Amino acid sequence: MTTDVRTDGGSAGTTATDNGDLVLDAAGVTLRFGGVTSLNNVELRMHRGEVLAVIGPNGAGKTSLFNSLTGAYTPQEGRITYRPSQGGEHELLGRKPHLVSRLGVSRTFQNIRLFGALTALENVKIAAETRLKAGPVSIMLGLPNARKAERDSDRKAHEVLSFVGLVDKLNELAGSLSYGDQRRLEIARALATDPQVLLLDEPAAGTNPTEKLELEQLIRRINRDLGVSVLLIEHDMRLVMSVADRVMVLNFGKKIAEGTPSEVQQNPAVIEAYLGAVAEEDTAAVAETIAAHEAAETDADTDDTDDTDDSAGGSDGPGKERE
Ligand SMILES: Nc1ncnc2c1ncn2[C@@H]1O[C@H](COP(=O)(O)OP(=O)(O)OP(=O)(O)O)[C@@H](O)[C@H]1O
Repeated sequence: MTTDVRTDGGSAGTTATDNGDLVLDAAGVTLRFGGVTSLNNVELRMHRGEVLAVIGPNGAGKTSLFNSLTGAYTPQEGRITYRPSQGGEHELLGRKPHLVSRLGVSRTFQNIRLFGALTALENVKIAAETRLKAGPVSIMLGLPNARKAERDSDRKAHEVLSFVGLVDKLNELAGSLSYGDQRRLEIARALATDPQVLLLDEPAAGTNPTEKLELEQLIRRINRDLGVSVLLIEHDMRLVMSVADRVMVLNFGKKIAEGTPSEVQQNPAVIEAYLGAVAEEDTAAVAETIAAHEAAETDADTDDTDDTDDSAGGSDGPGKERE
């Protein structure tokens, strides 16, 4: 095991990256729903310009963490400090989602949340308008600043749709786009707010292998070309291991490990957490296989009863019981 992988949720051992420029710095984040503790004293230190992945089995607390960072949930304890590149500090804990977004922290959702009956362009323009200055009165009266705001949001929407590769589909209804395109449109919408931190919640879910590769390239370009720090929740380990600079691992609401992709892959606590999950999936898969096998045997038995040729049904030999 390499030395600088931390296997707890606290502030153990200083690592080379600990002193870097932190864009998000959360500590002691604890979120409870009745008797369920979905986040337990979680620490997150995200360096400006990095791609940080959050992984963990189902129910580990990944989406709860995203919801806490973006104002959808208010944890009972902890602090979440955001430091934009222009200086200053903002406490995000308890802040309303639209205000978090306005500060420069935007997100996509695990379940796509587009306006299906609006075009791709309209979906992105709505997001772009949230960062413009014109108020409802100047828009209603068609004042010059409102017309400028409209032109600006239009230009911004074209720009980001072109960046994500959807400019040729800007007049198509969001609901009629392929799943992969809808995922890209969600990313475009988040980019239209000019974020410094982009949170992607399972962006590869439901996409095909080609779309996954395109997504991988898009995440790299967002990070490298736009200089956006990316926080990524993803179950597709190939994607995570290929795009993430660092990975933090949650299990049962606690951070159990953090390090480079290759470091966490070898971490015994991570292997155990995932093997547990795999074992559960295996149980379901085995149950399905047994059910299918039994159904096939029932069919075969029915066929055997009708068969007059003794040799046809006798491969098990006389008197041998089927298992
Ligand atoms: N709004 C809520 N009300 C009650 N319990 C919640 C709520 N949101 C999350 N939880 C609970 O918190 C725990 C963590 O859930 P969360 O959705 O954050 O996990 P996850 O790691 O994102 O899972 P998945 O990979 O399946 O999306 C779960 O036990 C979940 O039932």
